[in-house]
Parts: sequence; structure tokens; C-alpha cells
Amino acid sequence: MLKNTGNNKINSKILIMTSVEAEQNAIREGLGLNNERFTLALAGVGPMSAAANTATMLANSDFSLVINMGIAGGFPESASIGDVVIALKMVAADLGAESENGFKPIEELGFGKSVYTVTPDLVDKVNAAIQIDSLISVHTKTILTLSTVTGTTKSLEELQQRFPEAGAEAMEGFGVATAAELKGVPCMEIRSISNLIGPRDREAWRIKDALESLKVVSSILKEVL
Ligand SMILES: O=C(O)c1cccc(C(=O)CC[C@H]2O[C@@H](n3cnc4c(=O)[nH]cnc43)[C@H](O)[C@@H]2O)c1
Repeated sequence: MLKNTGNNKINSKILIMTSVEAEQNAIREGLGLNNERFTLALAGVGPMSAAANTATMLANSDFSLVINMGIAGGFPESASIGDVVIALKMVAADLGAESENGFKPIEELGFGKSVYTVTPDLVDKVNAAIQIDSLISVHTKTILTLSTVTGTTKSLEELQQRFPEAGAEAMEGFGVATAAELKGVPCMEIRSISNLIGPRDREAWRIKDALESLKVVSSILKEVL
């Protein structure tokens, strides 16, 4: 349960998990000095590492909110380089089974779940603040978690067909959410777009632009959460 103070700020510690140090540094810059309410920790790359590292952090300290932040691939026509996507849902897109009739999510197999729904109030609050306080284009959409970066048009089209509501893909969100949910702590995912999803072209990744957006968003988070 989130505790609110009179000024509507979350009244305790917030854990921010990123994959790599470059993302963490951009966020630390945005948060500035005197941000003892925020703890930054590394998730590593991929959902398994992210779940294990988030669980370790949550076992050792009390947090009122976990945020998975970092750069991401954007779905063309949904998000552009430098834009920010806030997850309405965090979805493990490759958790399930292939079949001749298409992909079967883990729910259909009866073994668990592949969708984490973010508390709508949290999404609305952060979305509104970014829109008011910056020039960044922000989208509230599903963010997919995949163990493999999409690198072909065929895979892109399959994902678009299965998840028409998706705005971005990354590799950690559902792992972070799984650990947070087990501990009963709310979770959200905020991503800035470094590249468009499609045929692999690492040279086209605009990491600097995406890190700048992460920095701006972080400077807003410290005021709104
Ligand atoms: O090389 C660098 O300077 C650098 C700086 C910051 C981050 C990186 C990464 O490579 C982070 C990997 C991280 O990024 C997410 N990501 C970004 N684009 C995609 C994508 O198209 N599909 C899936 N994941 C993506 C992902 O969460 C990775 O963990 C490098």
C-alpha cells in the first residue's frame, strides 16, 4: 500500500533498477544531490538477472515503490527516439510456447502469468508531471519484456500482431515486477527510446538522446513521487 503525505508524495523509499551503469548515472544526475529517498541498483541485462537482483534489494531493505528504468526499443508509429514510454502493463512477451496455431502465453498453459498491471494512479501522476514539466513526448502503453532483442522485420510484425497496444520492448521489466509483486511492493516501468524495433542496426541506436530523456524524467520524478 502506498502511503501519501499531505502534498501527495510517496512517503518512503523508492528503488530504481536499471540494467547498466550508464542508465544509472543519467538517473542519478537527474535526481541531483540530497535524493536519499531514492536507491539506485543494477538489475543486469535480462529478466532473470533483473528478478534476482531486485529480490535481493527488496530482501535487504523496505521500499514503497520499485521502478524499472532504462533505455528501450520503440515500436515504429508508437514512439520515437528520445520519447518516453510509461508502462500500463509489463508483459513477458516470450514466456509461453510456440504452436502451429501461434504463440500460447503461459496463462494458456496453466503455469502462471505473463502480465503485470501497473497501478493506474501512479502512471497518471508521472505521465502528467512529465507532460507539464518537459518537452518530452510521453506515451502510456504496454512495455514488453523479451530475453532476445527483436532484430528482424518478421519478429517485429509478429509482436505487433500479438501486442497492438505495445509501445516499447526492453529486457528487464517483467523480472523486476515479479520480484516486487512477491514482496507486495508496487512496481512501474519507465523507458526512454534509444532505437526503433526492427532489423538489427546497432549503429542507429541513439543512446545519448535516450539517456538525456532519462535524466530529465528523473529530475521530475523526485518532485512528483
Ligand atoms: O553502450 C552504451 O553506452 C550503453 C549505454 C546505456 C545502455 C546500453 C545498453 O545496451 C542497455 C541494454 C538494455 O537496453 C534495453 N534495450 C534497448 N533497446 C532495446 C531493444 O530494442 N530491445 C530490447 N531491449 C532494448 C534492454 O533493456 C537492455 O537491457 C548501452
